[in-house]
Amino acid sequence: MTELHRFDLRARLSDASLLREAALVGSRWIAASKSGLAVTNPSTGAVIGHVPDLTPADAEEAIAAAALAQKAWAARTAKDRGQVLRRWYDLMMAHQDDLAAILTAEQGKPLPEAKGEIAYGASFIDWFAEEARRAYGDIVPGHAPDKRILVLKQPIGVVAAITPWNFPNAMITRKAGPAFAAGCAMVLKPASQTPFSAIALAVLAERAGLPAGLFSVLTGSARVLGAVLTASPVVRKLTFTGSTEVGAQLYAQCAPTIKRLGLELGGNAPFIVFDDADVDAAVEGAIIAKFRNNGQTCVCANRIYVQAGVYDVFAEKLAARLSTLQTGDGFAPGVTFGPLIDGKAVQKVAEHIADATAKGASVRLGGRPHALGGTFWEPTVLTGVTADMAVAREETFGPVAPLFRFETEAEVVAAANDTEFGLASYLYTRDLACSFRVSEALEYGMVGVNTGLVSTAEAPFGGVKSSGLGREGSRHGLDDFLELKYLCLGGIE
Ligand SMILES: NC(=O)C1=CN([C@@H]2O[C@H](COP(=O)(O)OP(=O)(O)OC[C@H]3O[C@@H](n4cnc5c(N)ncnc54)[C@H](OP(=O)(O)O)[C@@H]3O)[C@@H](O)[C@H]2O)C=CC1
Ligand SMILES: O=C(O)CCCC(=O)O
Repeated sequence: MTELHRFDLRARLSDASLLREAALVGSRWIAASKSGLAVTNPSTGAVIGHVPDLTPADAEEAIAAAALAQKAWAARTAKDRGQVLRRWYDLMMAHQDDLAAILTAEQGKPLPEAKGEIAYGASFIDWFAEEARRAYGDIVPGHAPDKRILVLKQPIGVVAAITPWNFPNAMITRKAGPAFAAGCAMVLKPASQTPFSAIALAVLAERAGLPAGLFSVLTGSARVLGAVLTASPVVRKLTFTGSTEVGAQLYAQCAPTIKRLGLELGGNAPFIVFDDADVDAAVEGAIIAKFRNNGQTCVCANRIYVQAGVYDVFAEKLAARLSTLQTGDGFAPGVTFGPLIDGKAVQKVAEHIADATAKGASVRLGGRPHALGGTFWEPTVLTGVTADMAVAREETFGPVAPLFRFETEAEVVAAANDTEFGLASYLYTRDLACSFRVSEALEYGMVGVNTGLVSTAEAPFGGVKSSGLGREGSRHGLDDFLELKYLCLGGIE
């Protein structure tokens, strides 16, 4: 790659030191060599910079440093830990524009959406800075006259985190916030496509006063580093966000050392629009639920079920509204949809559309690569979609809205639940009884009723079935990084 194909991100930053071509191993920054791993801008293919290709020995060093730092960190008061987190949050917000520019450069999402992700990501640090002080235990009436039962909550210890490219900031903070609040240490392996957002977070964590060794950011082969993190008996928990396939593999790798697991995996979210819904609100909700991050989120609506009475009007309004929104480079003003992350993602989108149309679906909007070329794809609406098509079973992870027609509540609930996944689901109706009945019947960890966005630091994010284990965010998110210890006190006469 010549200098002509380099993307000068530093020139866009107010604080260029946030773009660091190095990984953090314990307290040691390891700079990328010339043979380091290149990170590219998905909008242009241009190289942004390089990160080091670390070895298993580096990963072992990070784990050892984490174990050492964790003990002292856990011994500090929760208030003290919360204050460090609060300083980290303040720094993230003070550098929101720079963090967003780094994120857009390596991930592709439009700059305003990237700024939104930084605020969303920072909100987990803010939330858990406060929750640190609320890791309450219990005093339980004893089971014998001379006995008392105390239940303490203590940090799990060293945690390994593996995170994806679709939310390069927020998927880290949603794990690091509760881990550090609880008194744990974290060794992070971010996605290879988006390491600079993770590294910038580590730079700010140092400035906030997070102790040396408590937070490492490893770059390099996921397979090699992942093997060390999962095999280590010192690592007591693995928290992962990514594909179900890799999640299942990591689950198996963690079995010999019996680790706690937090898994945020794939989804196949149903988005149900009943005849009595506010159709305009449902269209706006669908645009958020389906097209946020250009369709590349695990909570993205994957199957849009519309009742027969409003099917045609919904399809028409959705296509009309989408055709007013612009696709392009995330740094260009006025852009709503960026590129897809890579060629593999484009191939999956193309295959899903080809499969659906071969089986009888019609393209109402888009359906082809965008004229900009590269990995840009036109926002697509498919009508006449049926259960035998690949879009009904697999997560598309792209800007394709397949519209299924349904007649009855029972039929749509059965169709919505007919999947191995169970992460997010959505429904639009004005009928309160229907909204309760359907919410209760949906086999999902999250239900959005008359809203297309359920994610927030205050709520427990997570899924059932093949969508994963555990919850992130909310007070429950802190518990996922704590162990219960029961003390039986005898001789109390
Ligand atoms: N639930 C979600 O939020 C996400 C779901 N997905 C789904 O997964 C599909 C594939 O996306 P992809 O990025 O490949 O997702 P992956 O699950 O492959 O990647 C997620 C993270 O896991 C790491 N990883 C990959 N393989 C291993 C391994 N053997 N051991 C340890 N870590 C590993 C990756 O590292 P590296 O980047 O270095 O390979 C990355 O950090 C998407 O199309 C989408 O359907 C993808 C991302 C997020
Ligand atoms: O796609 C993901 O991995 C997480 C979804 C982002 C969110 O809504 O928190």
